Amino acid sequence: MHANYPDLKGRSVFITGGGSGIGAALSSGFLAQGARVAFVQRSDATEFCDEMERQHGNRPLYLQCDIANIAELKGAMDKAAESHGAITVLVNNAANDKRHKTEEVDEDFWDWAQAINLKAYFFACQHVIQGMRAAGGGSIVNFTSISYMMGNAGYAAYTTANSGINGMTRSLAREFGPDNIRVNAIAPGWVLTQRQKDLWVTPEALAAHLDRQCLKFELSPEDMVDPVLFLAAKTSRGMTGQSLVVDGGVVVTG
Ligand SMILES: NC(=O)C1=CN([C@@H]2O[C@H](COP(=O)(O)OP(=O)(O)OC[C@H]3O[C@@H](n4cnc5c(N)ncnc54)[C@H](O)[C@@H]3O)[C@@H](O)[C@H]2O)C=CC1
Ligand SMILES: O=C(O)C(=O)C[C@H](O)C(=O)CO
Repeated sequence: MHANYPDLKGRSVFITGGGSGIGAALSSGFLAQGARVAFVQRSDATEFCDEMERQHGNRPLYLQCDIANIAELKGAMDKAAESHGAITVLVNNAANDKRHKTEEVDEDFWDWAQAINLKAYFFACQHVIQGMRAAGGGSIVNFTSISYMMGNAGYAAYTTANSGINGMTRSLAREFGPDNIRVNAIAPGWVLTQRQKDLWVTPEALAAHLDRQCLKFELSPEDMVDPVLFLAAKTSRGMTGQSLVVDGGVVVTG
């Protein structure tokens, strides 16, 4: 059960990667507010949309798209705006935290990682500005991660992008503040999505992580929903250029 934000009702919301993991919880959270939600991902999301319609009586618009292809991404955003009106909430959520050894990274892998984890974020922000300005303002929420603050090894291409997202967020907040466009980031801790469980969670790694968390419960995608709704809604109208950390209070040492 989430807080109610009346100004989100009817808003045109665009979410990257909105059909699984944290993104699916966000789509559901915005639909429950009565927002008009469009989302992109690569794989088919018909079943998810059916389920959302059953749950909320509000069907999201699914647009198949690889965000690494900027022309495709812009095309999907245009379709969302045609169906729902100018996008006034953009959530840059899709990412890929594929693990890798630094010595094995070649230029193709580096470019792939930055294309998904950073380049798509910038161009989605760029593409939404004109419509938000014409609508009198908007809110952009960029997902980053505490990964780079923890100084974790094993995914330097990803942590580089996460760090870059914060710099980008602050610069865009400054540039578009006069247009009443707010740009904030959200930095989750370890959120136990099915993908994390399948790929990276081991009992030892989880125990070590929980040891570093002040709060001793495992974060779930649902824990990200209210912070994002808050950043999207007028409740946070005085807040821009910030990175909201939602990590259960991880103590960063070293
Ligand atoms: N799960 C976690 O522990 C943490 C997640 N985050 C951040 O939260 C956000 C969401 O993460 P999760 O839900 O865990 O990820 P996920 O991998 O479970 O879901 C990502 C979504 O993005 C979509 N996606 C990935 N690559 C795409 C592409 N090239 N084109 C279109 N769609 C694509 C996927 O289909 C999926 O719907 C990401 O920005 C991630 O960096 C940050 C810290 C921790
Ligand atoms: O994908 C991420 O970002 C994370 O999973 C960040 C986590 O806090 C993590 O990597 C814990 O080891």
